[in-house]
Amino acid sequence: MTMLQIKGLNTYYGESHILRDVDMNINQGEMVCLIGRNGVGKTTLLKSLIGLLTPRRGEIIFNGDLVNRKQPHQRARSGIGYVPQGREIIPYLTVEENLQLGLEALPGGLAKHKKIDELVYELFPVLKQFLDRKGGDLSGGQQQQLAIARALLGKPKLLLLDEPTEGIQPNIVQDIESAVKRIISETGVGVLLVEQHLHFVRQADRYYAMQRGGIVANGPTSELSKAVVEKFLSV
Ligand SMILES: Nc1ncnc2c1ncn2[C@@H]1O[C@H](COP(=O)(O)OP(=O)(O)OP(=O)(O)O)[C@@H](O)[C@H]1O
Repeated sequence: MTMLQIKGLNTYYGESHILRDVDMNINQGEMVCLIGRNGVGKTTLLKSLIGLLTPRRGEIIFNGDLVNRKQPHQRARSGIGYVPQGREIIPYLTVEENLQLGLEALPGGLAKHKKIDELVYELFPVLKQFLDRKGGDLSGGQQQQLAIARALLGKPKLLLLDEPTEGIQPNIVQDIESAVKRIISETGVGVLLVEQHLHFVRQADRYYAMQRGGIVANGPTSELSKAVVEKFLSV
């Protein structure tokens, strides 16, 4: 079943035309990867999906509803979860308080929901160990795990991950990759992943390649050729 349908999407920063006629589909439980060099518009697409940017033309249909005009908090509560590039952990809040922020995305928000789902501690045991530590005192890899856990607590149906392995030690990259796969198999969430690590890209079912704000290639990752990889991945 198609969960997300993007049709003819065009997004601008002022008069700079960034996204050009983007079409994309993501099915329930599917992992889709968006690849492309720096500055082609990948983050702009994710921000358009969550409502931080308003597309000038085109449609974003999520679970049958046109969401173009919905506010970011409405999209979060309808099931679009987001892990931003750079993680955006609140440094002066504890790990537990950062996790609680994720509960805000649930209908009724923090007022109605207090319980942290044990799944996040199973996925990322280090978070349970460091519950009272300040977010800013965690390593980059631990902050990334916290950011994914926080998004997961909003019980998303679609999880958008913007370069989750950027600037992270190789041993933690593997942990994050395994956690994302486990999240998909245990919760049935669909994932749109922006990623540069080829090994992680290959874990996705399908890929879309972006160049100058447009989708220029797509297909199953099993058919990702060396030429495509060299053209669209910078590492
Ligand atoms: N706030 C902004 N105002 C104006 N232009 C912007 C703004 N943010 C990004 N851009 C421009 O939009 C284009 C697309 O940027 P975007 O961040 O979406 O690229 P990206 O593919 O995610 O790259 P990266 O991997 O470097 O994050 C770039 O040319 C960038 O300079």
